[in-house]
Amino acid sequence: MEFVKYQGIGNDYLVYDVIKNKEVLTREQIKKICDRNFGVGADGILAGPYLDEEKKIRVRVFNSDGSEAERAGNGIRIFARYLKDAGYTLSERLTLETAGGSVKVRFLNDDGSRIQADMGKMSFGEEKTVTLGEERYSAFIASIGNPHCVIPAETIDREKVCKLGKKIAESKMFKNGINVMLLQVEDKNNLNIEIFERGAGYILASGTCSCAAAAVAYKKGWVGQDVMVHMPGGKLWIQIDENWNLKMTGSVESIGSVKLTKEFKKKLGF
Ligand SMILES: N[C@H](CCC[C@H](N)C(=O)O)C(=O)O
Repeated sequence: MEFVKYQGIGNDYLVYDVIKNKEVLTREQIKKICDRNFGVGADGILAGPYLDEEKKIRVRVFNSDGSEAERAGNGIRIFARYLKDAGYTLSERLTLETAGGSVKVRFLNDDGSRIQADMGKMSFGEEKTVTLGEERYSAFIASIGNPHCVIPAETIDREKVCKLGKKIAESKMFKNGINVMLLQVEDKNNLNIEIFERGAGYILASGTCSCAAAAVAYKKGWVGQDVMVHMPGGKLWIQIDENWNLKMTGSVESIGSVKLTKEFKKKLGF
């Protein structure tokens, strides 16, 4: 059983090639594999390629707690890079199917280290209010296949986003859970975010969270349609068109292959 590890601006995933590996992974096994101390360690697992009757390529996105997400932005870019590296595709462009819809991907350079994903249309929910101690925050809900809670704040940091993220997760305000981020506007073209992801907790970067933050800031008139989103792991370039379709561009880097030992496979129950 083998995985290939990549990271997109510090958001790391294990690719599980379902054609080369026969075992089907359970939620519990995914959680154990993603554990950073007792397992391989990753923000999640990308399983595919699943080829459907129309030869479309599907990928399934799993968070490190084993839950399945409708889609991922860095995750999709990483999986496309894997398909290129593994020789499944020679083309500059491809379309990937996810539970949250299709994503068009384009390699911007020969080695596939810079990838653009056309993430589709952002939709918006109603504004909510969240509190943390004495502080009250407005929270803006946005979805691009998966749900996001964008909380603008003067100052943003890991501690605050983790406290808010945990409180929102425990409050059951959102029955399917939600990705939470703090948003700090730098200027008309630059945003900073800190992220507490559904199913993964605090992470260094997130593609879909970058899209949600940029779209909310644009809708509020705080930034233009061309935004650089800065995160602890790096930056993603987000472009928003007049129909709220978003493109995301950024780097993807390979790390290496990981072959599980018999001992760890036994621990997983294989
Ligand atoms: N945790 C997210 C999925 C991963 C999103 C992020 N890592 C990305 O690559 O965009 C969710 O449950 O909706």
